[in-house]
Amino acid sequence: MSSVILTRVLCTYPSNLKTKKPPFSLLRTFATAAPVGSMSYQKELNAAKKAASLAARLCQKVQKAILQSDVQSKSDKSPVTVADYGSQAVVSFVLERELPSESFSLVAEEDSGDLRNEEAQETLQRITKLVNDTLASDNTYSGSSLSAEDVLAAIDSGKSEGGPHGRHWVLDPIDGTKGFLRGDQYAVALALLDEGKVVLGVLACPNLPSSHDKVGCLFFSQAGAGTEVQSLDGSPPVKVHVSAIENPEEASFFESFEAAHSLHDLSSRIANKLGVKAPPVRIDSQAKYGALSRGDGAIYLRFPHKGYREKIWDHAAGTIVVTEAGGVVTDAGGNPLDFSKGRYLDLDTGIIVTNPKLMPMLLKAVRESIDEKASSL
Ligand SMILES: Nc1ncnc2c1ncn2[C@@H]1O[C@H](COP(=O)(O)O)[C@@H](O)[C@H]1OP(=O)(O)O
Ligand SMILES: [Mg+2]
Repeated sequence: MSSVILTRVLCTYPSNLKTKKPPFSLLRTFATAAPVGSMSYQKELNAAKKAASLAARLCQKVQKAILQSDVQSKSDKSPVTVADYGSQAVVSFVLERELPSESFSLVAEEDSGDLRNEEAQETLQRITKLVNDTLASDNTYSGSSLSAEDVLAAIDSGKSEGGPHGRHWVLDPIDGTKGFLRGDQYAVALALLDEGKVVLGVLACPNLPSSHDKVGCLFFSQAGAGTEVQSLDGSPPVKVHVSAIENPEEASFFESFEAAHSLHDLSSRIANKLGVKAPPVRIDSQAKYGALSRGDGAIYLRFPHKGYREKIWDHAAGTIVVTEAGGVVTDAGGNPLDFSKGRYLDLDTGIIVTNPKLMPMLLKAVRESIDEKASSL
C-alpha cells in the first residue's frame, strides 16, 4: 500500500481505534478447533479464506491505481469498478477449483450483462488481465489462464437464487463500493449457507488496521468454532470477542459513512436515549461487523431509508463473524436475520448489532426512537 493510501486509511479510521493495541479479548489460538457437536466446514473455510484473500489482492491493486475510467454506472447509478467484477470472477474460480466434488451454487451481487456490450470490451480485457495476474500470483494457479469468456462465465455463476435448501455460497465481491472509490473501507464478504443457515463466513478488509500498525484484516468464522482474525499478509490467527461493555454510556457505535445508506438522525436519537457519549464511528461496508467482533466498538446501527431492500450478501458473512465472537444481530424488532428466503432479507426496519448484555436496552431504545420519530412527522 502506498504511503498516501495508508495515511488516508489511518486518517479515516477513528483515532481512538486506530492506535489502540489489540483488545484484551484477542487470545492467541494455536489450532483451529472443529465445531463441537456439529458439522465441520473446514475444507470449505480454507477455500473461502483463499478465495477472499486473492480477491482482496486484486481489489488492492485496483484501488491503488484507480482511474476515473474504471468507474462505470449500473442502472441504479451505484459505482461499479473493474474490481467488483474481477473479485467476483476470482472468488467463483477459486471456490470451484478448490471444491471440485461439490455442487456449486453462488448468490452474488454482480452479473456480466453490461460487460457483454460492444463498448465494454476494453473493460472486459482489463478485468481478464487482472484476474489472470491475480491467479498467477498464487503458486497453485500459476498455470491457469482464463479467457474473457471464462471470466464472464465465472461472474455469471453468481446468479443463484439461494433459498432454504442445500448449500449456497453468498458473495459481495466489494462491499462498500463507495468507500472503495474514496480510498476508505471496503470488504470482500463471503459466506456459506447450508439449509438456510450461515455456517461459515469470511471478511477480507484490506484497509482495516490490524495489530502493530499494519493494515488489512481477514476475519473468519465457522458455526460453533468462534471467530478469528489474521492480517491479510498471513500472520497467525487470533481469536476475537465482542466488547463486554454493559454500561451503554461507555459504548461507542458504528454506522454507515454514507448518510444515504442509513438514517444518521435515528441513530443519534437512539444513542442519546442510551446515554452514549462517544460520537458515531462512521465507516463503510461490513468492515463494521469485523471491527465490532474484536471489540473496537460495542454497537452497530443500520437503518436504511424507506423502501430499501437488504440483500443477503451484505450481511451473511458479517453476521456469523459477530455471532461467533459472542455478539447478537437482529432486525429492529429483535428477530434474527433469516438468510433462507432468496437473494433478499425480509426484515423489520433495520439491523442492530451488539453484545447480549446491551441488546435488551438497545432494543427498547430503538423501539422508542422509531415511535417518537414517526409521531414527530
Ligand atoms: N441506498 C442504499 N441504502 C442502503 N444501503 C445501500 C444503498 N445503496 C447501496 N447500499 C449497500 O449498502 C452496503 C454498504 O453500506 P454501508 O457501507 O453504508 O454499510 C453496501 O452493500 C452497499 O452496496 P455495495 O455493496 O454495492 O457497496
Ligand atoms: Mg454490499
